[in-house]
Amino acid sequence: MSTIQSIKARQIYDSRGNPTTEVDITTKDGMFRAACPSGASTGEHEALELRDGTSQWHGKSVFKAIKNIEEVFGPAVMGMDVTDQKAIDAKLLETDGTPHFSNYGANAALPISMAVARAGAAALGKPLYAHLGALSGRTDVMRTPVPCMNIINGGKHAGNALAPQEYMIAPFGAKDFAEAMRMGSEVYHHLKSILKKAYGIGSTSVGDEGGFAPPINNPRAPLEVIMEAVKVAGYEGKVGICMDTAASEFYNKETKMYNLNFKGEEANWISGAEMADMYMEWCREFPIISIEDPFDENDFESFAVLLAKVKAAGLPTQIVGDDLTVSQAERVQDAINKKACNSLLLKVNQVGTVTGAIEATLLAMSDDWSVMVSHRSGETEDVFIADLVCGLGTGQIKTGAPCRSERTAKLNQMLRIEEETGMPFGFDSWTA
Ligand SMILES: O=C(O)[C@@H](CO)OP(=O)(O)O
Ligand SMILES: [Mg+2]
Repeated sequence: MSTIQSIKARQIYDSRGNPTTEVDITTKDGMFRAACPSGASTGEHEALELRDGTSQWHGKSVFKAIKNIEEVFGPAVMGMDVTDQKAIDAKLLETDGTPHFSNYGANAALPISMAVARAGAAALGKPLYAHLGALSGRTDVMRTPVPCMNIINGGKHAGNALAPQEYMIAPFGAKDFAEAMRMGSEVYHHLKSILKKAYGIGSTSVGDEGGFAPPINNPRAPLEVIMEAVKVAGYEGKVGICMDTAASEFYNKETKMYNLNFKGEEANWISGAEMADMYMEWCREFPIISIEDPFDENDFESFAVLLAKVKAAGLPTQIVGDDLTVSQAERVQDAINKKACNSLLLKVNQVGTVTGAIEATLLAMSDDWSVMVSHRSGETEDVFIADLVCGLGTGQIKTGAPCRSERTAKLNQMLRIEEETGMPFGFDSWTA
C-alpha cells in the first residue's frame, strides 16, 4: 500500500501556447507528475475543460481548475491508496457530483488520475504500461501500436483552406514499431519534397499536430500526394491512410448539410448521403483503412449508413467515433445500439479519469470494435498515452506527425517500450 501524501498543481503551457494543468503527487515512493492535454475541435459532449472567465477561448488561464485540484479534489483523495485506481477515480467523480466533471473540471481531475496511475505503478514496482495493462485486464495482449501519423493538417488545426482535419499514414506493414517509425518519417520527408515542388513557398508550413498545411482546398488532393510520397518511399501496400474529417466543425444543424469549403470564400454544401458516397469513392480508390468523425457528432444516422456501405462493399475501412462517442461508456453504448461505428477514438481528457477511459475501451471491444488511442491537438511533454496504448494493447495510436517534440515524445517512448520488452507490434486486421 502506498498513499497520497501531497498534491500540488500548477499552470503550464501546451504545444499551442495555451495554459493547461499539471499535477505533482507524492507518496512514500517519490513524486509523480502528469499534465492535461487540450483539444481544439472538441466534441460538445466531452467532459468539461474548465477555463477562467466565461468564454470557452482556449487562451484563458486555468487557475480555477488549479484551485479545484488543490482545494477540492486533492483533499478528497488525500491518504488514499494509489494502487486502487478505481477507488480514487470514483472518489473524484463523487466529489464532483456530476457524471462528467461539470462542476470542477475534467482538466482538474484527469492529471490527478494519471499521476495516481504513475504512483500506483511505482508502488507495485512496475512500468506504467504494465500497470495499465493489469488495470484493464489486458496484460496478455499488450503490444506496441501502428502509429497513425498525421502528415497533412486541415480543419481547425491549420491556417489553410482544407476542410478535413487530418490525413494520416499508418505503416501497418512494418515488422515492428521501430520500422514503422522509420517508414513514417521517410514518407513524411518525401511528402515535404513533393509538396514543395507542387505548391511552392509556404506549402510545407505545418499545422497544430506537425503535419503539413499546404494551400489545398480540394479534400481529395491530399490523398493523391500522400500516395505519391508512399510510392516514392517504396512502401506501397505497406502503408494505409487514416482520415479524421472532424465533420462537426462544418455541419449546419438546421439544414443538416456539410460545407466542404468552410474556410474558403464560396460555400460547398453537401448532404450526409453525398458525403457517404464521396467517402466510398475514396475508399475504393485509395488504401483508406480508417475514417474518423466522417459526420457530425450527433448524426448517428449518417455514421450507420456509411458503416453499412463499407461492410456491404467488403472494404477494410474502420469507422471511428471521436466527437460522436467522446470516450464515454454511455455514448459508446449508444453508438453500439445504433450500429454507428466499429472503432473508438480514445482520449483520456474527454472522460476525465483513467478508469473511465478503460471502461469505454472494454465496452467498445466487447462489441468487436477497434480502439485508437489518441493525443489532443494541444499536447504537453507528458507521454502517458504511449504507455496507455501499449498497456491496453489496442494496436493503434494517433499522436501526430513524426516531428515536433510534444508528438515525438510519445513516439520515442514507444520505441523505448519496444526495446525494453520486445512486445509484439501492430493491429491484426491491418496486414500487408
Ligand atoms: O479531433 C481529434 O481527433 C483531435 C486530435 O487529433 O483534435 P482535437 O484535440 O483538436 O479535438
Ligand atoms: Mg477527431
